[in-house]
Amino acid sequence: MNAVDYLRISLIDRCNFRCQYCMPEGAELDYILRQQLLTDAELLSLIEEVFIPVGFTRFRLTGGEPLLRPGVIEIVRAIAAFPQTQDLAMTTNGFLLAGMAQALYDAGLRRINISLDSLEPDTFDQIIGNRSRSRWQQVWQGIQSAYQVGFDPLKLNVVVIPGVNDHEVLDLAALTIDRQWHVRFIEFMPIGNSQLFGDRGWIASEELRQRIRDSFGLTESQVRGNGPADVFQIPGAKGTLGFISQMSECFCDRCNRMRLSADGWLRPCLLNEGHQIDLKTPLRAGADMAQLRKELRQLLAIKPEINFKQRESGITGAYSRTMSQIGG
Ligand SMILES: Nc1nc2c(ncn2[C@@H]2O[C@H](COP(=O)(O)OP(=O)(O)OP(=O)(O)O)[C@@H](O)[C@H]2O)c(=O)[nH]1
Ligand SMILES: C[S@@+](CC[C@H](N)C(=O)[O-])C[C@H]1O[C@@H](n2cnc3c(N)ncnc32)[C@H](O)[C@@H]1O
Ligand code: SF4
Ligand code: SF4
Repeated sequence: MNAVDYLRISLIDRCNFRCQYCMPEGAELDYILRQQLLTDAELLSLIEEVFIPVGFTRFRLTGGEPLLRPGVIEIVRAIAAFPQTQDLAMTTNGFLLAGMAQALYDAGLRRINISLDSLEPDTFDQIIGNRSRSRWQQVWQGIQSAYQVGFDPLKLNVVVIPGVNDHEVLDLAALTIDRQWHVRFIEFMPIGNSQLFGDRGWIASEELRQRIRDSFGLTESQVRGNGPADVFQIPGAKGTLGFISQMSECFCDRCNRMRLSADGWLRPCLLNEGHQIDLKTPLRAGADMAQLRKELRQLLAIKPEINFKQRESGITGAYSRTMSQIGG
């Protein structure tokens, strides 16, 4: 059985983008009320007194957009300072990154994954639901800043949507030839916008790999990470290519993670809504941390049975929380 030692922490459910596949315009989202958000102190004591003692050592900050969380730099500093922290990373849309990259690095963040679905400003704006001045340039600047500051590995996440950005796969892959970046293609999942998913569907990673193989060649490779990506490389390239294939392949047997939402719900599996536990309510009621550790250990013991198994019957899309609320 895989060690489960990786916690994805959603810092906030709000976002400054409205990506079509995640928070489509017009979707009614119930944002978490401020008083329902875990405070910094609550989050840090859950990490220090519940998750770390039970064996968690790898943490990823996500959202919504984690850079919108007030005090995010201090949260990074505090988690990085726990002696047991072996890896601390963030997933961000990069829009606010240029002005924050240095401070995040100085606070102890070392790894960053940035979403970039297109190299074409118009397509990018269409995907992120932006109708005003293009936001592409500012995100690109954020990526450059992160690279200059020294984030390593620096990964770019691309959700591939047929007919929207799949024509850019070769151009995005080519970014890795002379840059030490790691571009990952993610199969579109029907969480968040099942209508777009129904209209467009998804493209299997192997098909993308074949396109890339035909143009550039492709060999197996490696890059540091804790996630489900299969890693390849264009021969001679400085960076790598990752493929996250939740629709076409099953990586649940190597699942090593749980998720904590911004309002304190612990979710043992992204694609199975069952068995979530509310940590905030007992924490606020003054529960003994030993009791919360016991509940977490019990959840870990049954996680293999909770891990997603309905792949053969398809991922339904009938989820009550969107990716922005879960953290991806
Ligand atoms: N089905 C499934 N998809 C996941 C899981 N974790 C991550 N993903 C997918 O992978 C995407 C990218 O994840 P990231 O936030 O960049 O993190 P990661 O790939 O785990 O990170 P690394 O540690 O850098 O490998 C997510 O948005 C999801 O689409 C998971 O546990 N299950
Ligand atoms: C929910 S976002 C949160 C972090 C940050 N706002 C960002 O976009 O990087 C985390 C990841 O989930 C991915 N994601 C969101 N909705 C998805 C979907 N329906 N299918 C596959 N990946 C999705 C995004 O592309 C992003 O890489
Ligand atoms: S994918 Fe990230 S940037 Fe896009 S809407 Fe969702 S949370 Fe925001
Ligand atoms: S779908 Fe669930 S079991 Fe599978 S890798 Fe993701 S979180 Fe783990």
